Amino acid sequence: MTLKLQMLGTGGAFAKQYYNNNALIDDNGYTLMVDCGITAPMALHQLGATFNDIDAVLITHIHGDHVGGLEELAFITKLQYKRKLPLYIGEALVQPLWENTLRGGMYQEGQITSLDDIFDVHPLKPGVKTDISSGLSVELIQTRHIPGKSSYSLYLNERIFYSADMVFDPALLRTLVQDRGCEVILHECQLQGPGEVHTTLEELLSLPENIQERTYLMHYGDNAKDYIGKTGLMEFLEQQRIYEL
Ligand SMILES: Nc1ccn([C@@H]2O[C@@H]3COP(=O)(O)O[C@H]3[C@H]2O)c(=O)n1
Ligand SMILES: [Zn+2]
Ligand SMILES: [Zn+2]
Repeated sequence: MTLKLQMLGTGGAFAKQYYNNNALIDDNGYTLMVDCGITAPMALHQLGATFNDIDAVLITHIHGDHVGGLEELAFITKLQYKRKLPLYIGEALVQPLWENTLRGGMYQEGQITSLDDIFDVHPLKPGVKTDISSGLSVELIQTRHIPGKSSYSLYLNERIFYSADMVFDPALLRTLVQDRGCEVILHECQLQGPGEVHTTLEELLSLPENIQERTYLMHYGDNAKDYIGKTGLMEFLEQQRIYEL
């Protein structure tokens, strides 16, 4: 079952040449938005699409470049399209997403007093495969990003790994490729500096060739063009380009 991937943006949190690293995954016309950052509404508009073209949204963690556009998405779908989008999210993030991210701007006595008033919430347990549509399943894998904050990578259709934001975890990547049939790795990539909360290009270049050759890079800085030809067997994902996976 092939999926279509279109990155709304491929930039790191504070990139200015690229939109936030958020994705559209299409399963035969069913569209899942993975993360909805500050720039996601504009990136969607640039594609000539609206939130009404989205069938569900999945959140990997609650940094602004991954949830900063959710208030607009929620208000527009509720007030303009009279819809409650399905929201797929790690169960540990349900409460902090409402209390720490959306409540301030969205709370309205008697109208909007909980996440359930704006989304059809589907809490996900890590390690449990969940069918999102007829040809799209997701398994959350808890990965390390910011100490003390929950963050999840995705395993899609038991063959596509989507890192979201995470520090380098070569053992996980090896296990996915050697033991779980992982065919494609979509991996964040910090081009410079130590990998304190992200995975660096230097770390990814230390991976064996059989992993690099199936790895595509995303969530990168504005200077990505300086690294073309310097990413081993790995390629940069281009924002807005449609990939068949
Ligand atoms: N301990 C931290 C926490 C955050 N950050 C920066 O803030 C960004 C939040 O979005 P991100 O995409 O996870 O990238 C994080 C770091 O740039 C960081 O560099 N160190
Ligand atoms: Zn990020
Ligand atoms: Zn993050």
